[in-house]
Amino acid sequence: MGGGPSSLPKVEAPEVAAEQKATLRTPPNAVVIGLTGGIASGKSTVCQVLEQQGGAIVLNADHFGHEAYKPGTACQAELVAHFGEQIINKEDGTVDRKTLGGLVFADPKEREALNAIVWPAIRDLLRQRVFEITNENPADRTAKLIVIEAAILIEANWMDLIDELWVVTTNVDTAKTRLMARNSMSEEDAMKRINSQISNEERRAVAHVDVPNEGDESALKDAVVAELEKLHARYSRLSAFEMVDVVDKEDQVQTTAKRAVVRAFNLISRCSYVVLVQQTSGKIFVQRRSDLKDSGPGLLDPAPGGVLGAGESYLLNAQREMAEEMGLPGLSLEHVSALWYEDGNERSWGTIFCAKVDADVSSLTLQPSEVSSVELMSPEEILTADPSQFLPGGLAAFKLWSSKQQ
Ligand SMILES: CC(C)(COP(=O)(O)OP(=O)(O)OC[C@H]1O[C@@H](n2cnc3c(N)ncnc32)[C@H](O)[C@@H]1O)[C@@H](O)C(=O)NCCC(=O)NCCS
Ligand SMILES: Nc1ncnc2c1ncn2[C@@H]1O[C@H](COP(=O)(O)OP(=O)(O)OP(=O)(O)O)[C@@H](O)[C@H]1O
Repeated sequence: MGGGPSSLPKVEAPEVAAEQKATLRTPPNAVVIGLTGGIASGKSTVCQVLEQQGGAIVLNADHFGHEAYKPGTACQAELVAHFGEQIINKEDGTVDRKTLGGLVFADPKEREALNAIVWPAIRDLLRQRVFEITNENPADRTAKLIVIEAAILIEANWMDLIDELWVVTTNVDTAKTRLMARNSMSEEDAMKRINSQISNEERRAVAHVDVPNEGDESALKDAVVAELEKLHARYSRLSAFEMVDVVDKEDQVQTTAKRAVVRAFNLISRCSYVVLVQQTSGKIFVQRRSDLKDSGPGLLDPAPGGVLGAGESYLLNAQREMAEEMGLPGLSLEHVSALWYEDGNERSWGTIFCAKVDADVSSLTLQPSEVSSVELMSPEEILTADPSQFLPGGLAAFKLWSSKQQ
């Protein structure tokens, strides 16, 4: 990997209409990594590598926390109302964090009170900063890499601010020793802070990327550089920045995510399939996928469609794909069936539609980035041909449609 700022990711993010942008969970022209991990797990060390090797802009939630209760803020007034004047430094009116820390790490109720006041303010500041970074130069479409470093990201429920979550893990004894050394803290105080946070198991359960930090600092740096390379690869793929719906095994929407994340971590997406039948002959319009496609380039697809964008319905997606890829706008589509599809590379819920059209191959307008050609094949030809020529999901959808014809 090249190293040095801006070596990642050198990708042009897609242009997104203003009204659509407002509905997106994370910015369309940035990858936002949430970096979490217990106190003294090694987050700042990881951030240094992300900054120096990945050109990342790091937003440290601890610093935003300190900014949130600067003198004169509503947040500081709320803290004083709850904890009293004892938490204010007389000389400059700032919050005395040592005193406040002593109160809240000794008492979970007091910590909850502090969190309820400060976490929403930190969240607002983080959102505002991400907005500023991703909107400061509209002409610059190079994707930015932003890292939100926050020990309490999961507890504070900030998953919706990020595209993917990385967790740095180190065992409790090591964290305690490093914390005592770095902050000249007693063992008791170090354990109070560690015990005020969730466990590594709880963090790993929601994280996309695990960065173990049990070796020396150079092993940690190597591990981060390796993860940066993987990040670069997943966001260099076509349509990596498109925001799509993520569903569970019951086809209920869980969240939205960039396609890069869905593909890399095998999340469940939604897709449409359209079996397009030529009215006069009963033959099927079979797409030959463009060589530019990053899944199944050059393969035949007897039930083309697409992955549903965030908030899109199956029907609208199918109609949009037929308009864009085949030049067939406003098709009247008949619902055929739902389809669960799973292979080593993807998992998806799909809806199969069928349309009968009075068209010839020559009357179609193909989208070259998606489709290189279209040919007419009879259902029998498709079912008896070598299946390895076909896109597996499209073939599965076609077979299901075919099984429902008498
Ligand atoms: C408790 C306070 C006054 C202690 O200040 P201090 O300067 O000693 O610590 P600092 O702010 O640098 O935080 C150091 C670390 O302590 C841990 N920590 C801080 N606050 C909390 C919390 N509410 N719950 C659990 N861990 C916490 C985190 O690991 C953090 O990285 C301060 O951390 C604070 O105001 N916390 C509430 C806001 C918050 O959650 N900040 C952390 C964002 S990651
Ligand atoms: N693999 C390692 N080997 C030795 N020391 C390490 C290693 N990783 C981190 N450290 C040291 O341990 C301490 C804690 O690391 P770091 O400051 O990166 O943690 P952090 O997660 O950012 O902490 P905090 O939660 O307090 O912000 C630092 O002094 C750092 O230099």
